[in-house]
Amino acid sequence: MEEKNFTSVFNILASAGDTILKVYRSDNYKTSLKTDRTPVTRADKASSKIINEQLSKVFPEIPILDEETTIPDYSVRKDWKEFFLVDPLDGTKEFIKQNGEFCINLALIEGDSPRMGWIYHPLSKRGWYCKRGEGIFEFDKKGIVRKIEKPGRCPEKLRIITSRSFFKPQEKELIDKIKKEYKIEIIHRGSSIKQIAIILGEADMYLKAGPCSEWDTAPGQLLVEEFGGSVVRLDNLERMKYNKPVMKNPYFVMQNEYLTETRFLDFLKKHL
Ligand SMILES: Nc1ncnc2c1ncn2[C@@H]1O[C@H](COP(=O)(O)O)[C@@H](OP(=O)(O)O)[C@H]1O
Ligand SMILES: [Mg+2]
Repeated sequence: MEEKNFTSVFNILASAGDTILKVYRSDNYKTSLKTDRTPVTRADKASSKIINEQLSKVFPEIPILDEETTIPDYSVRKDWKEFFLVDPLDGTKEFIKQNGEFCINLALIEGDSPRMGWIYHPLSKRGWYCKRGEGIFEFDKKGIVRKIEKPGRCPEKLRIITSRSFFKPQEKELIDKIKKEYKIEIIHRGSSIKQIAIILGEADMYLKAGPCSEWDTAPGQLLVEEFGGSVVRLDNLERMKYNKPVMKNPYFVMQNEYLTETRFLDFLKKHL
């Protein structure tokens, strides 16, 4: 992909973000429940339409897989070398609650890993972009604003970030074990704002022991890994992978570089 094409992605996300905001400020969300009992609104659908139409115009050769459109069967997508993975509105529950904690997630998946990723926060009109190995950049609709620096370590406590709307028994169980060895703080946030909090140095670890899908974590995993962190499944502590036969994520933890490097992973191994 050429440099000019990256700029169009920033534009596409900003345009989808503005459309989401128009719905956010209206009094008509047209909310319904999907088969997995999670909500969807006309903002999810409008954002999906813009992203699909515009991405396919700029990158006609790259397949797009989107939370709100039909997921192609594994027999088709297993042969894709790369594809765009889209969550056109991540944090729909937070959108409905009007607390601003919603994002657009976009990743370019190559094989079983995200190679490029974009997370856009419509309300602040800020986004974060990464191409693996090249650092993390903040962007707006015109493109890259600045490269961001890896945050320092928080010396006095372990800040655990989890969902605002879903707090699962297994998460509480693990947090109770961590509490015995570490001084902790718990932060609740919706959507990929959790992964952004890690790369901005506002949280050290994101714990999810509940259902979510590949599009909820793909760009966030890339960003966390880019700053030396790790994203591992809770069942075997192996790295979380993408384009699986079923696109659900296993229960997982994402942690920053400092936790990855220390005895924390050994601690998890012992207690899981
Ligand atoms: N029962 C369920 N099945 C599948 N995904 C679920 C789910 N409950 C929550 N999620 C996922 O969790 C995401 C929100 O997580 P969080 O609360 O941590 O931000 C939702 O993203 P969407 O808002 O894109 O649907 C949704 O995909
Ligand atoms: Mg969504």
